[in-house]
Amino acid sequence: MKQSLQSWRHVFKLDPDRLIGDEALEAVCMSGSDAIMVGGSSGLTYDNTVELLSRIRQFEIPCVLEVSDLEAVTPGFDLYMIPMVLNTTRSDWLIGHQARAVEQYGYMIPWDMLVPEGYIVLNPDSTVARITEADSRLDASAVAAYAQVADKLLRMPIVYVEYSGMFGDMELVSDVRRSLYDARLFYGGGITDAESARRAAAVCDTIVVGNVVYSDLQAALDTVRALKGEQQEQQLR
Ligand SMILES: CC(C)=CCC/C(C)=C/CC/C(C)=C/CC/C(C)=C/CC/C(C)=C/CC/C(C)=C/CC/C(C)=C/COP(=O)(O)OP(=O)(O)O
Ligand SMILES: O=P(O)(O)OC[C@@H](O)CO
Ligand SMILES: [Mg+2]
Repeated sequence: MKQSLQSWRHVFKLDPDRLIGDEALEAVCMSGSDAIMVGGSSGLTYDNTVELLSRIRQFEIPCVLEVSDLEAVTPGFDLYMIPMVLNTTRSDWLIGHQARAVEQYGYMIPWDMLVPEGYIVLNPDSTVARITEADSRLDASAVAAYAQVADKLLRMPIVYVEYSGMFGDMELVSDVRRSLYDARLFYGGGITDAESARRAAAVCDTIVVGNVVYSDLQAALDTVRALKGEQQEQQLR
């Protein structure tokens, strides 16, 4: 499964703390998206995570957990994505919570199933920026420097530019991508329709689509179609 994430272009992020009906969930899981990431910055519990996982498991789409709270760690996911916030001002969110989790789980950790994500949090008004006390007012060269530290020094497989709740600066994202060698660039934040999906997909490797699933399902599904259209065009060339 770890290899397969190298080909993901589109991911839906579903929040166990938010309601989604059966029909909507089926549409999301059958949309042609490459994976479902289960996660959120607050309100995750064992019960709501297990419930969402078991509903998603009716479908064949890969399903990974983005671990933001130890309470939500449940067996049965394909992978466990571990956020490490690079631009936090509190080392707890970079490495402290992770170290305590390792201490707690000890020998039970299936290391092959863990994937670190070097998060760069850039929307100062987002819940995640507030929780992690991220230094979000960075220019493109500072963001690219964080990204390179993750890629070249820490050897992280994923750099995640996170604008959760707003559409970010695509020029900056493009600069970040050019600065990377091996890491895959995930972009998330404010993708709300086909056009914003295309714009973000043009400058990163994987787009992550979250909130719009809950506010406008058809627009969320359009974000997949926008990318699949692009892939078909590439195959025809
Ligand atoms: C047997 C078995 C299955 C064992 C499991 C082993 C395992 C996985 C052990 C855990 C190992 C480990 C190292 C865990 C890390 C624990 C932890 C708590 C780390 C901290 C992670 C972190 C930095 C969290 C901060 C918040 C964050 C970056 C969240 C990511 C998700 C995110 C940004 C969501 C956006 O939130 P949303 O609610 O959508 O926000 P909006 O309001 O803006 O929409
Ligand atoms: O909810 P949105 O703004 O789509 O952001 C997606 C994801 O990056 C959140 O962690
Ligand atoms: Mg959200």
